[in-house]
Amino acid sequence: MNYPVNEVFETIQGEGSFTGVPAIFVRLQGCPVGCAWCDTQQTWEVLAQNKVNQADVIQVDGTIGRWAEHDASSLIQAFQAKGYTAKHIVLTGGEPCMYNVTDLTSEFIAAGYAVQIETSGTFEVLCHDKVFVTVSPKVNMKGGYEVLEQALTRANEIKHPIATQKHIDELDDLLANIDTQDKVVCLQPISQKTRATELAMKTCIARNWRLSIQTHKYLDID
Ligand SMILES: C[S@@+](CC[C@H](N)C(=O)[O-])C[C@H]1O[C@@H](n2cnc3c(N)ncnc32)[C@H](O)[C@@H]1O
Ligand SMILES: Nc1nc2[nH]cc(C(=O)O)c2c(=O)[nH]1
Ligand code: SF4
Ligand SMILES: [Mg+2]
Repeated sequence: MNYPVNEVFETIQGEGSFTGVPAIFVRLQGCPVGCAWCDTQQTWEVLAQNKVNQADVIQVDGTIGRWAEHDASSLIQAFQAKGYTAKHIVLTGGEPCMYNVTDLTSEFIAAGYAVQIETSGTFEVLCHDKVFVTVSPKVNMKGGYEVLEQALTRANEIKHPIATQKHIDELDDLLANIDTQDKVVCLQPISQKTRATELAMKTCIARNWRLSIQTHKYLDID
């Protein structure tokens, strides 16, 4: 199956439980959710006029909304051609779960990679059972509560973006019906804001949750 890919690059995972792990990022094009503070607004629209060749999205800056069709084998070939050594693939976007990524994730796993998905919980998560799923819930956004509940139940990690106490209250409401015993719960300050970071730290200590900061932004790497 083909998927629209905005960019592929090798870096260090900057967020969540795998912070510090060398990773190959595959960023899919397309997201209908529309978070005001989104880091990757260039991925929202899949426009026919922005379609490019497969090579044009490999290890190039994807900060414009161009995309190319790739499947698992063309991606794995590209990783090998570029000499990537990371064994951890992060499938992000855009919103990767707009697409059924069972094919893609199964082939990556069959090729020996560990796979993580970054998703907003606004679409049902359809992927291989061994994928580590990070849900960064987008409350009151597209998808509705039933879909979000499926995504949160599947999640290995719940990484909530926060700026104010209201966002923490929303997370409390979401977690009321979810068994989080085997899940990592973390708070991620939005856009490195000082007040958000202080609130996240204070709340993580009080609740024994984890802090996720976007370390790649502090390091100024991709
Ligand atoms: C760009 S999103 C793509 C994957 C998916 N659409 C999602 O929202 O999870 C990847 C991660 O970045 C987070 N994120 C996006 N913009 C951010 C910002 N300005 N500050 C902090 N986190 C942000 C999202 O919440 C998510 O955890
Ligand atoms: N280094 C690095 N870590 C990340 N973790 C999640 C990212 C994302 O955009 O989904 C991201 C990203 O863009 N870069
Ligand atoms: S769901 Fe993810 S990609 Fe989509 S707008 Fe929100 S943060 Fe950006
Ligand atoms: Mg980035």
